[in-house]
Amino acid sequence: MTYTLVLLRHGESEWNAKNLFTGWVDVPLSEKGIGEAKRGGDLLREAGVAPDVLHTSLLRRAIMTANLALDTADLHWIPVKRSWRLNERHYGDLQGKDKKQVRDQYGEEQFMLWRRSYDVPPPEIELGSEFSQDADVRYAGEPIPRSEALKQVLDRALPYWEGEIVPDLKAGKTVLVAAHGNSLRAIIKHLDGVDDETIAGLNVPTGIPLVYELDEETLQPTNPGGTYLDPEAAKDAIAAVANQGK
Ligand SMILES: O=C(O)[C@@H](CO)OP(=O)(O)O
Repeated sequence: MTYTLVLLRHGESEWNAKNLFTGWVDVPLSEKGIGEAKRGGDLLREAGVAPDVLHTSLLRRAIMTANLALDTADLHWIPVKRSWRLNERHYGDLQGKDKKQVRDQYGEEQFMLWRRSYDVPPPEIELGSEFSQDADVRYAGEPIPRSEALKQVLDRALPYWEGEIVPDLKAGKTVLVAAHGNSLRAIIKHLDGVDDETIAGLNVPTGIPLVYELDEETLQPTNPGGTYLDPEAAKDAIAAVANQGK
């Protein structure tokens, strides 16, 4: 027997469309992103994949994507749990900055180290600055970061994976995780055992459900890498994410 896990990156956000580093800044979906989220719901329904429970970050682009997708699939009523541990990677002082400008200013190598390396975090954000979340009540009492590399994202996502998501899977529930490019990369790294170098080249497209079947004993994927419900669209969208900032 296998357990079914669906990973869904939010639809395009207004800042994705503007090519800005976003991280924990709580921006809305763009019109295109709203369409992608609904299409994600169509794909779930057409594939006969019906989540029993939803896990999201605390950011509206993931929350709205899940709501729109589940509404489209007539599953708007399923229970939901949310956690900052599924938030996008905190992009530190890069939050709010234009990706192309950062690339032009610091060069391709530094840009890619900050953007995709496993363990080089961007410079820390100044507390109290425009795009800092230090005064945001939703994170009160939590050990919130001032910048994160993927490694720190994995470190804070894993306790949530083990403590909240795995128990739902082991109860036989089909689990939908609606989250972000980098928090999903962290989960994928863990699931597929991707090494620290290879993960740099892995990108997650917006709004296309990625379905994993996990062995009930080991929780290892029986379909390594998962299965995108629209593989053709995923291929193009992955290339678009990889090319951001160029
Ligand atoms: O800006 C961000 O928060 C992320 C995801 O949109 O961007 P990137 O793909 O560059 O990690």
